[in-house]
Amino acid sequence: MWVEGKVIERRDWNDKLFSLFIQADIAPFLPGQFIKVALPIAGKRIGRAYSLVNAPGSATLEILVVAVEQGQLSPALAALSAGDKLEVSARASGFMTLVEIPKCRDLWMLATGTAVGPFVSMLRAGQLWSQCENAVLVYGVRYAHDLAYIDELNTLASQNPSLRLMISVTREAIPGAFNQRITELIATGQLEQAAGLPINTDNSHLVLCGNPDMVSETQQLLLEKGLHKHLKRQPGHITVEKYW
Ligand SMILES: Cc1cc2nc3c(=O)[nH]c(=O)nc-3n(C[C@H](O)[C@H](O)[C@H](O)COP(=O)(O)OP(=O)(O)OC[C@H]3O[C@@H](n4cnc5c(N)ncnc54)[C@H](O)[C@@H]3O)c2cc1C
Repeated sequence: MWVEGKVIERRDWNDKLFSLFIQADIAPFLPGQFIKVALPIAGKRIGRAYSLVNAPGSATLEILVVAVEQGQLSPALAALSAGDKLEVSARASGFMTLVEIPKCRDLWMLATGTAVGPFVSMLRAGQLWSQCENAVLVYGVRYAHDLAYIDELNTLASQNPSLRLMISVTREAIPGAFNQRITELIATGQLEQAAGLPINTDNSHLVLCGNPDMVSETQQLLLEKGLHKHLKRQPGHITVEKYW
């Protein structure tokens, strides 16, 4: 079921990456879930999934979107401004939530690009601190200008020593960030070393979100380390959500 939504604000992070703030009356959701957003394009309703970035209870919904070249919906979303209407699913969906993720000592949140959004929602909501002792957010992008929400994340990490923020910028070298892909950082042990936390079956749960290659390759590396995919009927250490 769809409800009407209205864009009330947008924030541009670069010429392709933006956040939309949307007023829409949807059912309560859990941090980590996504809504579907749709626009009529050439006489058809084109809808796609977007993770919610806001914490539950906030007055407006917030999504982080990258305009994909030749994409059907995202360039049309990029053309919206305050006052424009769109359709929003009446309910959010998805199992990448703290309700589904088992309690653990160290929660690793690995995101590429716009997939940082659901983790920002979890951090804003704060309830992950009843779930784990340490949280590591690993945020991989191509260029420094792709780092949406970076000031807010740096502030959160500076206020809370239990949150470690690891940035990976693959196509340019910037101070304080890794210059390699997340998969390489895991394979070489650099992430564990930088976080001061080992990745193992006793202490770790890893949530992988975003680019399907990152998700598949990282999952394979973790399986080789002896970790298992988390299933309802068989608890494990790896939760995944692929964006395409
Ligand atoms: C559970 C889930 C949550 C998602 N959350 C978000 C989100 O928060 N923000 C967001 O921008 N997208 C998100 N996506 C992707 C989104 O649903 C659309 O696929 C994306 O906006 C492209 O739609 P389109 O119609 O413009 O492109 P299409 O014509 O459908 O083309 C799809 C192609 O676009 C590329 N692509 C899709 N998503 C991305 C992306 N995020 N970054 C880079 N390339 C991409 C891939 O090459 C893919 O094959 C999510 C997808 C899923 C399944």
